[in-house]
Amino acid sequence: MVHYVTVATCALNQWALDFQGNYERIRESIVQAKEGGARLRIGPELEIPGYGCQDHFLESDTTLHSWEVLARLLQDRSLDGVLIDTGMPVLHRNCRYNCRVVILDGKIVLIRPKMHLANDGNYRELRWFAGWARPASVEDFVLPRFIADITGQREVPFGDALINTEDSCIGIELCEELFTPQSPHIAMSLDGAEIILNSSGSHHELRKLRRRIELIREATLKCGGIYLYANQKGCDGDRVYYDGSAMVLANGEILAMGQQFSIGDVEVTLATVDLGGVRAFRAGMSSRSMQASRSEMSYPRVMAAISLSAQQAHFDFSVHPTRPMTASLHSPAEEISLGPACWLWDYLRRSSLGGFFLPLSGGIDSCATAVIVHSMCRLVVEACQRGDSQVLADVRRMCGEDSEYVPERAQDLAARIFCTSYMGTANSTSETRARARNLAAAIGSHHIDVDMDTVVSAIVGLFAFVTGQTPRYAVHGGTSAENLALQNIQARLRMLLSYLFAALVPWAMRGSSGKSLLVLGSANVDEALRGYFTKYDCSSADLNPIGSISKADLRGFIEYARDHMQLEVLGGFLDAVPSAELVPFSPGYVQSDEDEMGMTYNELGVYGRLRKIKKCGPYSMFAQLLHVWSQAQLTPRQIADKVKRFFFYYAVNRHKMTTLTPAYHAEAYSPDDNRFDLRQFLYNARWTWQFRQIDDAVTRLEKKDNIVIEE
Ligand SMILES: Nc1ncnc2c1ncn2[C@@H]1O[C@H](COP(=O)(O)OP(=O)(O)OC[C@H]2O[C@@H]([n+]3cccc(C(=O)O)c3)[C@H](O)[C@@H]2O)[C@@H](O)[C@H]1O
Ligand SMILES: Nc1ncnc2c1ncn2[C@@H]1O[C@H](COP(=O)(O)OP(=O)(O)OP(=O)(O)O)[C@@H](O)[C@H]1O
Ligand SMILES: NC(=O)CC[C@H](N)C(=O)O
Repeated sequence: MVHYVTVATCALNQWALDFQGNYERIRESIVQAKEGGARLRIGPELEIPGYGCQDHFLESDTTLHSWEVLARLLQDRSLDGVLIDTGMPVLHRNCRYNCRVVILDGKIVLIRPKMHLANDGNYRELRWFAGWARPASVEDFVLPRFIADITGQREVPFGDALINTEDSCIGIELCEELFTPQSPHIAMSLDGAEIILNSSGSHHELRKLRRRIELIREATLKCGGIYLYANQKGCDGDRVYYDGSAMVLANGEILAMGQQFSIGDVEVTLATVDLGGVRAFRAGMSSRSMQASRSEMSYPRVMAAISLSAQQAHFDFSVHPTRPMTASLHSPAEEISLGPACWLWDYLRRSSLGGFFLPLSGGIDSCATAVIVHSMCRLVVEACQRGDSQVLADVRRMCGEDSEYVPERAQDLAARIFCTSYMGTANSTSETRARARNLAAAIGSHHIDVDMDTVVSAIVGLFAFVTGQTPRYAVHGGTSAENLALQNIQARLRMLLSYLFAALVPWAMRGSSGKSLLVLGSANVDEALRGYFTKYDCSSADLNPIGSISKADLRGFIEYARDHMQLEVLGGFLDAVPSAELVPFSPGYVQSDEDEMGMTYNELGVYGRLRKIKKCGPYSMFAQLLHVWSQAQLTPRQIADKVKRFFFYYAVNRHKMTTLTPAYHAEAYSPDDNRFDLRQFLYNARWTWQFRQIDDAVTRLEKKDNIVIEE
């Protein structure tokens, strides 16, 4: 017997602590859900204060204001007729919990605290919340008086319960609970929950969406049932980007899926699902029925006086079930073009500044950053052309334009909000200068081509005047200290000039209406790991969209952009040898990144993954690479030398991570010191003990002793 129910799941662009904006987006999503015929609406995890409040969760204000927003939702009679699942922190018996609050027609049905908290990578939930440790049990929660006055309830159930509606049964699991081995949906579905709600605060990482889909598909294939996944979207004030992708699955099939990357504020994904299909699927699986009948987990049930399906005496042919679909997932190159672009847009509009300034070198890194800004302009123009009122309002405010202005092309918008600058010295080449100019012309940025030798000579001249010593480059007979200092002053002065230009170019062009720009930096993840950049140059921009993306992935992205964004000019960047162009030209010597680093970008990618993802120190990295690289005809000694060289440079340069430009988090091997990769920044770079173990192993391998290396 078919039994159709329309459900809504949301991706909302919440902003930590923006209670007013968050409330408006939540309300708008409920209105849209209702208009779409849904009687059940779920929103993202902690959607009332925003997921990323971090230590603000420790402040009682955050909980208080969350109750105040909930009060508004409870008082709003226009929201009646929808079972609303929203999220906020709740203090119960002096413990703070990360909760779902389920409300219906101005009353609270259930408060469900999160049980299994997310606490690795960027997540720190245990710092702010307790995990609810009583599965399948509820307690009375005494409501704050101003809420009790609105709902007429004094106490409401708090804990792990199922919700009975008039026609179905709903279970709730929160984000990380799906990722755990004993996910609550298993026991809940065995106990009869037909619809599982999952509200998430899950940020983007390249290729991560596949994992979410696999987990939900697996869950509903094994257990049967309907699964609603909601997620936050956008930049809520930090380095991560929440990548939406709200979805509805039933019995292992995807029925509906929202966008992973988009710049709108409110996205509601609707699906009409068949409860009858769930019952048939489950009852047809004998092994599941046997497990269900023996299941010892019996959940308390709370009643929500609503029928999710229309109460029809007869079958209604006008209701159409949502057909299964195939998810079309972005390639990593597309993810790079879209995720950081959306993040930059949110950050820019929320910062109230006028655009971006980028030092554009003609090399691949700053090129990738420029193309990401171009991608952002394309997304913004598309949204404007679609008539997205929020995006139009943001664009007009940012550009100082009137209410008629609608950008026609990405290049038109870039001309107003994106300034690039080639800052040449005597060491620059005409090739890089031309590449920068051509790229700027293709993407439409306002481009400034300057030479800054006078500034460099002024500073070096001052040093010579004070000390009586004039430093020389190595090719002119200088020491390596002189050589480095002369390079670093060029790099640092670029950053200094960038801040000056970012502050004043808009003023010079448009007078008092010109708002200053945010400075973009472009060090990639491999350079950061190796420390191959100048402290307080690339480390010190306002934002870095490519800071956790590897050189190899950036090249893939540039190839993709060349082919899909009609940017033929990018071919020249792919062919060029990466070079810093900080030393004078000398016959027979070309300054090349990989030569100077003593390792290739590909090798750095390998080290980065082993260090962070596989949790390898020097010894276990050596042991793992023995298996991999011996097939590439490298001897144990060569492998040992490579590993030791990497760990030496990593160690001496780790201090640079403390000042790293805040970067978009894209990869699980990011070395970002501030949030993701917590390590000391003063190391003994000799690694005496560790390297000795490696050397001993090499000696034994060379003697062909039958040794066992503990990995
Ligand atoms: N343990 C420690 N704890 C805290 N701070 C420490 C420190 N050791 C040095 N420092 C500080 O760090 C400074 C050294 O770092 P830094 O000034 O970056 O200088 P440094 O790392 O010596 O040189 C910059 C590196 O970046 C390379 N590079 C390549 C390509 C492009 C660019 C570019 O910029 O475009 C740069 C360049 O070839 C060189 O290898 C020291 O002078 C000292 O102030
Ligand atoms: N001539 C230049 N003009 C403007 N900015 C520059 C110039 N040279 C370097 N920069 C800035 O300094 C950053 C670091 O330089 P670096 O040489 O490491 O990177 P890149 O030139 O972008 O790429 P690649 O590493 O492929 O050469 C650049 O990304 C760019 O933002
Ligand atoms: N907020 C959460 O619980 C998120 C944790 C989960 N592992 C994710 O990355 O999606």
